[in-house]
Amino acid sequence: MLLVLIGAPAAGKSRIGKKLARTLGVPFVDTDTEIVRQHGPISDLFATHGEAHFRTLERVAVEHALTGTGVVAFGGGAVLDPRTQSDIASLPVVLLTVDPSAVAGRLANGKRPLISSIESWQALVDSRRELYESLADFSIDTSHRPTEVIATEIAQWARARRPQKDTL
Ligand SMILES: Nc1ncnc2c1ncn2[C@@H]1O[C@H](COP(=O)(O)OP(=O)(O)OP(=O)(O)O)[C@@H](O)[C@H]1O
Ligand SMILES: O=C(O)C1=C[C@@H](O)[C@@H](O)[C@H](O)C1
Ligand SMILES: [Mg+2]
Repeated sequence: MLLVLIGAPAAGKSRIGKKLARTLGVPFVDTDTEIVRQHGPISDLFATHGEAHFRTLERVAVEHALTGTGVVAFGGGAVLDPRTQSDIASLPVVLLTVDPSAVAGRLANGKRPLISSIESWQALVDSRRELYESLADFSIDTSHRPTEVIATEIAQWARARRPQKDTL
């Protein structure tokens, strides 16, 4: 099985993805984590080599993750690459959303080079909303509910659709 989590920075892809994989009893891969493991902190990559270089590394991480099985959490901008859009077209794709009111407290760690304020987060999300929605088979809001409940609901959706596609 292969299921992909997409969505805005701080929507909860990494945290909920880990729980979802545990619930389904499958492996979990986070493309940001893989990039950091191989190349160092994302903020350093942006500062030293620029965003285009980061996107090249991200595309490699995405391609590799999609050769495996389980739950794959993408970085927030991974779906900007048309090759990635095409790669996930036939896979179950879950969009995590979050309200601006809930995201403020989640942006605290300062590790997101494209996000300097809630306004920059909002602008980035607005510019991507249509793309995120066009790629998703299922969408779930993470703003005000425990991650366990959200992971359980995604797992139920994934199990229910299993007969329709060969993955999951
Ligand atoms: N449902 C939730 N309720 C409360 N806090 C949450 C929830 N989901 C995620 N968080 C918190 O929000 C922060 C961001 O979550 P996470 O890192 O999983 O987001 P992300 O979508 O992976 O972001 P990025 O695109 O930057 O990797 C974390 O501190 C996480 O613990
Ligand atoms: O939304 C984005 O473009 C990003 C989100 C993060 O997950 C990281 O992949 C990086 O900070 C870029
Ligand atoms: Mg993440």
